[in-house]
Amino acid sequence: MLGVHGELTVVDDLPGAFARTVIEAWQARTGELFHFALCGGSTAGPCYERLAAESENVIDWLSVDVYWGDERCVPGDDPDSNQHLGRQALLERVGGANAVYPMSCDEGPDAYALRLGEVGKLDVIHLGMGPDGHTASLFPGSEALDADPGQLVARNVDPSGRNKLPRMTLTFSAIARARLVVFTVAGAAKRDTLRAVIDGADLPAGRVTADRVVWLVDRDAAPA
Ligand SMILES: O=C1O[C@H](COP(=O)(O)O)[C@@H](O)[C@H](O)[C@H]1O
Repeated sequence: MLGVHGELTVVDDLPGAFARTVIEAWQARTGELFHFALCGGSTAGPCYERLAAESENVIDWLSVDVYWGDERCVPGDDPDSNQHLGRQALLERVGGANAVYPMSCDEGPDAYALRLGEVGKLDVIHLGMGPDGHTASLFPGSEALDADPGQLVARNVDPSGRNKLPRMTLTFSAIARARLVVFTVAGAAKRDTLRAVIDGADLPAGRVTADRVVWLVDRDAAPA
Protein backbone atom coordinates (compact mmCIF):
# COMPACT_ATOMS: atom_id res chain seq x y z
CA MET A 1 0.00 0.00 0.00
CA LEU A 2 1.47 3.36 -0.98
CA GLY A 3 0.57 6.90 -0.05
CA VAL A 4 0.71 6.98 3.73
CA HIS A 5 3.86 8.34 5.29
CA GLY A 6 5.24 5.35 7.14
CA GLU A 7 4.48 1.68 7.63
CA LEU A 8 0.93 0.34 7.43
CA THR A 9 0.06 -2.99 9.06
CA VAL A 10 -3.34 -4.66 9.03
CA VAL A 11 -3.92 -6.43 12.34
CA ASP A 12 -6.53 -8.76 13.85
CA ASP A 13 -6.05 -7.43 17.35
CA LEU A 14 -5.65 -3.64 17.22
CA PRO A 15 -5.38 -2.96 20.99
CA GLY A 16 -2.84 -5.79 21.31
CA ALA A 17 -0.75 -4.43 18.41
CA PHE A 18 -0.90 -0.94 19.91
CA ALA A 19 0.24 -2.20 23.33
CA ARG A 20 3.14 -4.13 21.77
CA THR A 21 4.25 -1.11 19.73
CA VAL A 22 4.32 1.19 22.76
CA ILE A 23 6.10 -1.43 24.87
CA GLU A 24 8.74 -1.86 22.15
CA ALA A 25 9.22 1.91 22.01
CA TRP A 26 9.61 1.94 25.80
CA GLN A 27 12.21 -0.84 25.60
CA ALA A 28 14.13 1.12 22.94
CA ARG A 29 13.94 4.45 24.83
CA THR A 30 17.01 6.63 24.78
CA GLY A 31 16.35 8.92 27.74
CA GLU A 32 15.70 8.50 31.46
CA LEU A 33 12.11 9.67 30.99
CA PHE A 34 9.72 8.41 28.32
CA HIS A 35 7.47 11.11 26.82
CA PHE A 36 4.13 9.71 25.64
CA ALA A 37 1.24 11.70 24.14
CA LEU A 38 -2.29 10.27 24.27
CA CYS A 39 -5.29 10.95 22.04
CA GLY A 40 -9.05 10.75 22.41
CA GLY A 41 -11.82 9.19 20.37
CA SER A 42 -13.47 5.80 20.41
CA THR A 43 -10.48 3.74 19.27
CA ALA A 44 -8.17 4.92 22.03
CA GLY A 45 -9.97 3.52 25.10
CA PRO A 46 -9.51 -0.21 24.34
CA CYS A 47 -5.90 0.50 23.29
CA TYR A 48 -5.12 2.15 26.64
CA GLU A 49 -6.88 -0.54 28.66
CA ARG A 50 -4.80 -3.17 26.87
CA LEU A 51 -1.58 -1.21 27.29
CA ALA A 52 -2.30 -0.88 31.00
CA ALA A 53 -2.76 -4.64 31.28
CA GLU A 54 0.19 -5.69 29.11
CA SER A 55 2.67 -3.18 30.49
CA GLU A 56 2.43 -4.48 34.04
CA ASN A 57 5.97 -5.44 35.17
CA VAL A 58 7.36 -4.08 31.87
CA ILE A 59 6.90 -0.32 31.78
CA ASP A 60 7.94 1.66 34.81
CA TRP A 61 5.16 4.23 34.65
CA LEU A 62 6.97 6.39 37.18
CA SER A 63 9.49 7.06 34.40
CA VAL A 64 6.79 8.18 31.96
CA ASP A 65 5.63 11.73 31.32
CA VAL A 66 2.15 11.81 29.80
CA TYR A 67 0.89 14.46 27.36
CA TRP A 68 -2.09 14.83 25.06
CA GLY A 69 -2.06 15.44 21.31
CA ASP A 70 -5.36 17.28 21.43
CA GLU A 71 -8.15 18.23 23.79
CA ARG A 72 -11.73 19.38 23.69
CA CYS A 73 -12.45 22.64 25.58
CA VAL A 74 -14.41 21.09 28.44
CA PRO A 75 -13.44 20.50 32.08
CA GLY A 76 -10.89 17.70 32.55
CA ASP A 77 -13.41 15.46 34.30
CA ASP A 78 -16.03 15.85 31.55
CA PRO A 79 -16.72 12.53 29.76
CA ASP A 80 -16.00 14.36 26.45
CA SER A 81 -12.49 15.28 27.54
CA ASN A 82 -9.52 13.35 26.20
CA GLN A 83 -7.86 13.79 29.58
CA HIS A 84 -10.76 11.97 31.23
CA LEU A 85 -10.38 9.07 28.80
CA GLY A 86 -6.62 8.79 29.32
CA ARG A 87 -6.94 8.90 33.10
CA GLN A 88 -9.75 6.36 33.26
CA ALA A 89 -8.48 3.89 30.61
CA LEU A 90 -4.75 4.11 31.36
CA LEU A 91 -3.47 6.20 34.26
CA GLU A 92 -5.85 4.94 36.92
CA ARG A 93 -5.06 1.37 35.88
CA VAL A 94 -1.27 1.72 35.98
CA GLY A 95 -1.32 3.80 39.15
CA GLY A 96 -0.06 7.11 37.75
CA ALA A 97 2.98 8.43 35.93
CA ASN A 98 6.05 10.55 36.65
CA ALA A 99 4.17 13.65 35.45
CA VAL A 100 0.89 14.28 33.66
CA TYR A 101 0.48 17.30 31.38
CA PRO A 102 -3.18 17.76 30.40
CA MET A 103 -3.94 20.32 27.69
CA SER A 104 -6.02 23.13 29.10
CA CYS A 105 -7.98 25.50 26.91
CA ASP A 106 -8.12 27.89 29.88
CA GLU A 107 -4.31 28.07 30.01
CA GLY A 108 -4.10 28.26 26.22
CA PRO A 109 -1.58 26.94 23.68
CA ASP A 110 1.48 28.94 24.79
CA ALA A 111 1.97 27.21 28.15
CA TYR A 112 1.75 23.78 26.52
CA ALA A 113 4.06 24.81 23.69
CA LEU A 114 6.60 26.01 26.24
CA ARG A 115 6.55 22.62 27.99
CA LEU A 116 6.91 20.78 24.68
CA GLY A 117 9.78 23.06 23.71
CA GLU A 118 11.59 22.03 26.90
CA VAL A 119 11.11 18.34 26.15
CA GLY A 120 12.30 18.50 22.54
CA LYS A 121 11.19 15.17 21.08
CA LEU A 122 8.25 13.17 22.35
CA ASP A 123 8.98 9.43 22.24
CA VAL A 124 5.51 8.35 21.13
CA ILE A 125 2.47 10.28 19.91
CA HIS A 126 -0.69 8.21 19.58
CA LEU A 127 -3.13 9.46 16.93
CA GLY A 128 -6.52 8.37 15.63
CA MET A 129 -8.19 9.26 12.35
CA GLY A 130 -11.79 10.41 12.05
CA PRO A 131 -14.01 9.39 9.11
CA ASP A 132 -13.41 12.91 7.72
CA GLY A 133 -9.63 12.37 7.75
CA HIS A 134 -8.96 14.56 10.79
CA THR A 135 -6.27 13.58 13.24
CA ALA A 136 -5.59 15.07 16.67
CA SER A 137 -7.90 18.13 16.29
CA LEU A 138 -6.55 19.01 12.83
CA PHE A 139 -9.75 19.12 10.80
CA PRO A 140 -10.01 19.40 7.01
CA GLY A 141 -10.12 23.07 6.00
CA SER A 142 -9.37 24.32 9.53
CA GLU A 143 -7.04 27.17 10.46
CA ALA A 144 -4.57 25.08 12.47
CA LEU A 145 -3.55 23.21 9.30
CA ASP A 146 -1.73 26.37 8.23
CA ALA A 147 -0.07 27.12 11.56
CA ASP A 148 3.35 28.67 11.31
CA PRO A 149 6.03 25.92 11.43
CA GLY A 150 7.34 27.42 14.68
CA GLN A 151 3.95 27.05 16.37
CA LEU A 152 3.63 23.77 18.29
CA VAL A 153 0.12 24.08 19.72
CA ALA A 154 -2.98 25.83 18.37
CA ARG A 155 -6.59 26.45 19.16
CA ASN A 156 -8.86 25.04 16.48
CA VAL A 157 -12.47 24.39 15.47
CA ASP A 158 -13.97 22.10 12.86
CA PRO A 159 -15.28 24.42 10.11
CA SER A 160 -17.75 21.73 8.99
CA GLY A 161 -19.36 21.68 12.45
CA ARG A 162 -19.32 17.87 12.48
CA ASN A 163 -16.87 17.63 15.36
CA LYS A 164 -18.34 19.65 18.19
CA LEU A 165 -16.55 21.76 20.78
CA PRO A 166 -13.59 24.09 20.32
CA ARG A 167 -10.25 22.34 20.64
CA MET A 168 -6.57 22.62 21.34
CA THR A 169 -4.22 20.54 19.23
CA LEU A 170 -0.62 19.82 18.42
CA THR A 171 0.26 21.21 15.00
CA PHE A 172 1.86 19.19 12.21
CA SER A 173 5.25 20.62 13.13
CA ALA A 174 4.88 19.52 16.77
CA ILE A 175 3.87 16.03 15.67
CA ALA A 176 6.80 15.92 13.23
CA ARG A 177 9.22 16.19 16.17
CA ALA A 178 8.10 12.82 17.56
CA ARG A 179 10.36 9.78 17.48
CA LEU A 180 7.34 7.59 16.75
CA VAL A 181 3.74 8.30 15.76
CA VAL A 182 1.33 5.39 16.13
CA PHE A 183 -1.99 5.68 14.31
CA THR A 184 -4.76 3.30 15.30
CA VAL A 185 -7.59 3.08 12.78
CA ALA A 186 -10.62 0.85 13.36
CA GLY A 187 -13.97 0.18 11.76
CA ALA A 188 -15.60 0.15 8.33
CA ALA A 189 -16.52 3.84 8.64
CA LYS A 190 -12.82 4.66 8.16
CA ARG A 191 -12.17 2.39 5.18
CA ASP A 192 -12.90 4.88 2.37
CA THR A 193 -11.01 7.62 4.18
CA LEU A 194 -7.98 5.41 4.63
CA ARG A 195 -8.18 4.47 0.94
CA ALA A 196 -8.22 8.19 0.09
CA VAL A 197 -5.19 8.85 2.33
CA ILE A 198 -3.32 5.96 0.70
CA ASP A 199 -4.24 7.34 -2.72
CA GLY A 200 -2.73 10.68 -1.78
CA ALA A 201 -5.83 12.77 -0.97
CA ASP A 202 -4.96 15.97 0.87
CA LEU A 203 -6.45 15.01 4.23
CA PRO A 204 -4.92 15.98 7.59
CA ALA A 205 -4.06 12.42 8.61
CA GLY A 206 -2.11 11.99 5.38
CA ARG A 207 0.06 15.00 6.15
CA VAL A 208 1.49 13.60 9.39
CA THR A 209 5.23 13.02 9.47
CA ALA A 210 7.64 12.04 12.26
CA ASP A 211 10.94 10.13 12.60
CA ARG A 212 8.81 6.99 12.23
CA VAL A 213 5.08 6.67 11.53
CA VAL A 214 3.28 3.36 12.09
CA TRP A 215 -0.32 2.82 10.99
CA LEU A 216 -2.09 -0.02 12.79
CA VAL A 217 -5.33 -0.78 10.97
CA ASP A 218 -7.96 -3.36 11.81
CA ARG A 219 -9.51 -5.60 9.13
CA ASP A 220 -12.74 -3.58 8.94
CA ALA A 221 -10.86 -0.35 8.18
CA ALA A 222 -8.39 -1.93 5.76
CA PRO A 223 -9.07 -1.06 2.12
CA ALA A 224 -9.22 -4.05 -0.24
O1 LIG B 1 -12.01 14.01 18.05
C1 LIG B 1 -11.13 13.20 18.07
O2 LIG B 1 -11.11 12.22 17.14
C2 LIG B 1 -9.88 11.64 16.71
C3 LIG B 1 -10.23 10.35 15.98
O3 LIG B 1 -10.81 9.45 16.91
P1 LIG B 1 -11.18 7.96 16.45
O4 LIG B 1 -11.72 7.25 17.63
O5 LIG B 1 -12.20 8.11 15.38
O6 LIG B 1 -9.91 7.35 15.98
C4 LIG B 1 -8.95 11.44 17.88
O7 LIG B 1 -7.70 10.96 17.43
C5 LIG B 1 -8.79 12.76 18.63
O8 LIG B 1 -7.87 12.63 19.69
C6 LIG B 1 -10.13 13.16 19.16
O9 LIG B 1 -10.08 14.37 19.89
